[in-house]
Amino acid sequence: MLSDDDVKWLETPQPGWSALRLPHMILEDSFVSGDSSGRRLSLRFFRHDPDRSLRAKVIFGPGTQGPPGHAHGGSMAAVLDDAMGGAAWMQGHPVVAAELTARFKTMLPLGARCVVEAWVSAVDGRKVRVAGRLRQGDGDTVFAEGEALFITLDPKKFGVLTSEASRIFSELDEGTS
Ligand SMILES: CCCCCCCCCCCCCCCC(=O)SCCNC(=O)CCNC(=O)[C@H](O)C(C)(C)COP(=O)(O)OP(=O)(O)OC[C@H]1O[C@@H](n2cnc3c(N)ncnc32)[C@H](O)[C@@H]1OP(=O)(O)O
Repeated sequence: MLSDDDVKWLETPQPGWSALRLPHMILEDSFVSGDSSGRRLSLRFFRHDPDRSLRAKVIFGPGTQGPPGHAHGGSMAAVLDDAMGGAAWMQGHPVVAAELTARFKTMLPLGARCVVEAWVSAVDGRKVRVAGRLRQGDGDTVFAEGEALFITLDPKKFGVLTSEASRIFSELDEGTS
């Protein structure tokens, strides 16, 4: 469903980005990243090295349709949720979402190449506030913005994921990924 050019675009980091090679156990059944058919959501995650925030490249396939020819708002909110959660995990906060706000600014044409930016905006004890933006990949049009409150879980209950996350990010720091 995706063209070779689309796949190449998805997998190519922009300057200052490092590719996050996420383990199969996270990706295979993920609601957001688990479809490899190209019909629904196609994503690749990156770290924005200068500030260690998260970037993702994403293409909304025909199976994400809401208004004819355009992405469903729930699919955009799900992408923002995942990216904002990922931004918190990337900074060492093992979290789940407690509250999420999405503002839909411009209708998103199916098949468009998009970039998601997500960053931790504040940490207060277990409360981690994260913001995000879903925009055109090669322009300034913003399709949606998000803000969310995530709550840190007991790392003991998520030991495997937490140690896997540390491994992934230390490999990025060593430049081996
Ligand atoms: C390997 C690494 C890869 C990295 C790169 C990967 C990229 C890909 C990763 C994808 C990453 C996941 C992204 C998906 C994120 C989801 O969508 S998670 C799924 C949706 N969320 C859920 O199912 C959560 C359901 N809710 C719960 O489980 C529980 O309510 C919670 C959130 C854990 C909180 O329960 P709790 O631990 O008992 O905490 P509790 O004592 O009630 O509250 C703690 C504090 O938070 C506050 N709070 C709790 N809930 C709320 C609320 N809704 N509103 C306001 N305040 C609240 C409380 O008031 C309290 O505040 P203080 O009194 O301390 O001031």
